[in-house]
Amino acid sequence: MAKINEDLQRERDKCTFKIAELTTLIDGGRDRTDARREREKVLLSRTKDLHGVPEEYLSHKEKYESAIKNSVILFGIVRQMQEEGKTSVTDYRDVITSLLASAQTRDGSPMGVHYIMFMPAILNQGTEEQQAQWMPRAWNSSIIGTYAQTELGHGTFIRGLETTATYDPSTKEFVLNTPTLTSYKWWPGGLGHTVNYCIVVAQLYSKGQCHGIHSFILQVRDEETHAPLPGIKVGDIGAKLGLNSVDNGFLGLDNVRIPRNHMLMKHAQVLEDGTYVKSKNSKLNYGAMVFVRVVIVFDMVNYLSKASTIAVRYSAVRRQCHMKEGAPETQILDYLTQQHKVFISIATTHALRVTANKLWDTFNAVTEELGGGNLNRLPELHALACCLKAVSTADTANCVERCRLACGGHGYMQSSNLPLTYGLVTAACTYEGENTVLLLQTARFLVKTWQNVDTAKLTPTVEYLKITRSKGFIDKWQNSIECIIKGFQIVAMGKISSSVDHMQQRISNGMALEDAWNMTSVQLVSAAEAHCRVIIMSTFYEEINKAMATVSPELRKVLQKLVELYCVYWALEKVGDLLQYAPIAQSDIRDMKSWYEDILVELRPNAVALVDAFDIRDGILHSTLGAYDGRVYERLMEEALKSPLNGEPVNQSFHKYLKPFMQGKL
Ligand SMILES: CCC/C=C/C(=O)SCCNC(=O)CCNC(=O)[C@H](O)C(C)(C)COP(=O)([O-])OP(=O)([O-])OC[C@H]1O[C@@H](n2cnc3c(N)ncnc32)[C@H](O)[C@@H]1OP(=O)([O-])[O-]
Ligand SMILES: Cc1cc2nc3c(=O)[nH]c(=O)nc-3n(C[C@H](O)[C@H](O)[C@H](O)COP(=O)(O)OP(=O)(O)OC[C@H]3O[C@@H](n4cnc5c(N)ncnc54)[C@H](O)[C@@H]3O)c2cc1C
Repeated sequence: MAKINEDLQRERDKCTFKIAELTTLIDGGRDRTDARREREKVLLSRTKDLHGVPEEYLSHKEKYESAIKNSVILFGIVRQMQEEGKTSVTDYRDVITSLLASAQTRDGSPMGVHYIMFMPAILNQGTEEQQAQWMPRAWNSSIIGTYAQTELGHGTFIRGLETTATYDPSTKEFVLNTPTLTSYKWWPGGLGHTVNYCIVVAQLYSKGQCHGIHSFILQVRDEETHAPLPGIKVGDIGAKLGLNSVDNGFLGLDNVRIPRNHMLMKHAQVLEDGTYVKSKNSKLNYGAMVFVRVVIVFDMVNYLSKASTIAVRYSAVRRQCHMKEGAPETQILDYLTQQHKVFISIATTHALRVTANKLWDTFNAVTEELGGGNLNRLPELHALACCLKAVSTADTANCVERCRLACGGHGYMQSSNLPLTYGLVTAACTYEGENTVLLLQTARFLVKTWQNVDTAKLTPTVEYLKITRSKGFIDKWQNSIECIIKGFQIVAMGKISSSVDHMQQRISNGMALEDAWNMTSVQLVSAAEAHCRVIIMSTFYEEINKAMATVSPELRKVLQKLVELYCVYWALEKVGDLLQYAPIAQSDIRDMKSWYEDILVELRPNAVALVDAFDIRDGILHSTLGAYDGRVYERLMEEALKSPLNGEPVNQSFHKYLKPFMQGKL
């Protein structure tokens, strides 16, 4: 192994806790750490020789072809796990999120949506017979699918989709059509060239009546030749800000016929004679989207742990300027502003990880209840998944960009892996429900909850709204974590109640409900975000407190500091809200700033150890700036030399353009 950079080694030597203990806590147990490492070992050993030219120099087409080559190896591992019977639902989630975040699919995998949506949608919306028919083939990848919902004209407003599926009882088939340009499916991952099947979301017509959107399994390409089937127009939508290894696609359908049992019929059915049998709740058809929103939060944890590893290790190696004249140049990690930029990413990774785990448990519990016909907790799950997806993706995108800026010019290099990471996380702010729209969904739930707060039995995530209203909820502000969490609860309650008041006032003044909602929507989004911050902050605090009982005193101290950092950081970010709604004084804020500065300094000696504990191998991190050995400059030079521009001493454009131009001949 190459020599470790001396500064990095010094950082590791002064660490005050056992890194392995934190890694085990993060993974959820020693056996899970071992299983993850084993998976990564297999993965990296099989894909070692694939990268001839760095991916950034490839064209969109070459990137796609290379990504297919890698994905086949990658998902071969999933197939093998399945054959060996090692695929519990949690394993599945772990494998998918970590594989998709791996270096081998740095800019996304064309097969990602097969695992993340195609199969979950069949599981969620297919009958047992349909699952038995499709899942074995999907699991072993003998068919590959995607989820085709969004159209050129509509993404958010799915009730407005234009694709039609009209039942023909004479042949017992559905006839699929995209009657307009705006009804063409647009965006589905892998649809362009990879998949041979997809789930199409379309307006169902039977006996002359429209029954709203439903999901259908459609074969788009021949299983042998991969040629598009008759009536199907399919292709790639072109280059994007990121995810350029993925063939997001378009799809036009001209009288394409599929058998009746290709409609996913777990919740609603069309009988042979065309009779429509309604679902208990039409929103059950949206179940796959809820699942993916939950998985996205885990995805964000993966990306953010990578970005913070890169930024912290680089900040320990990089020296710039002198803090004191005559002293050696300062490690940039010693600048408090640098700590302010990067430590929040470490704390956010942990906060989102524990919240994602909790959300996952809620998702599984509610899914089980739904299976038994109990739909009571569906609205709460939906509201929770929506706001956590929105806030986790937005915060992660901000943090990744902060990490990139913290790495100065080198952070702008593709080889740092920060630009690609940003491209991936910012996409998540849009896909699977655009963030503003999702926050408005949560707001809808909060408004209803608030309107019944005195009479209804509140579900666990909103119970605080009742308690917060009691007199003396915060008698006197104290700079403690408990008080900050209470402060955020008051802020959320204040914003929800104020939004409802504004809306009601507008309605009393004669405005229509819809207009009043729109006029109040900026406040509503802010209220939903505040509610989400309560959820993340209190979950982080409670779960870490539980974990404290199981860890060493040394680790306990560090975990305590991470929770403090997260809560105090957000208290200062949202200080205006606290001033408006909580009994906080200017002197409290002044003291809080000092508290924040002290936390940064206290975390400083353990910064490198904290990111080491994320345990991300170099082969997966794929960053010149973040590698374990800290050979930043050597790696930057090695990567620079791989630039195709360095392949010849004089580029042909010199003779063709530059020389004639310089000599005044052009
Ligand atoms: C790797 C990347 C892969 C990416 C893939 C993709 O992007 S795939 C593409 C991803 N695309 C998207 O994500 C598209 C985003 N758009 C959407 O999800 C929906 O169109 C919408 C939710 C914005 C509005 O839908 P709408 O106009 O039909 O609804 P409405 O506002 O009239 O509310 C009606 C009621 O339904 C409730 N309810 C709603 N959803 C759910 C749910 N999932 N569960 C449970 N309940 C839900 C709602 O709370 C309300 O309840 P209330 O108050 O009446 O008791
Ligand atoms: C990388 C990527 C991958 C994707 N993969 C898939 C896939 O595999 N399958 C698939 O089906 N789709 C996929 N999508 C599509 C994605 O789900 C949609 O882009 C997303 O749901 C947003 O819809 P839209 O693009 O129509 O945006 P719009 O809804 O047009 O949003 C544009 C703006 O309008 C605002 N807006 C819209 N409606 C409202 C409202 N009611 N109230 C207030 N503001 C509103 C939004 O906040 C936003 O600012 C993908 C998209 C991306 C970027």
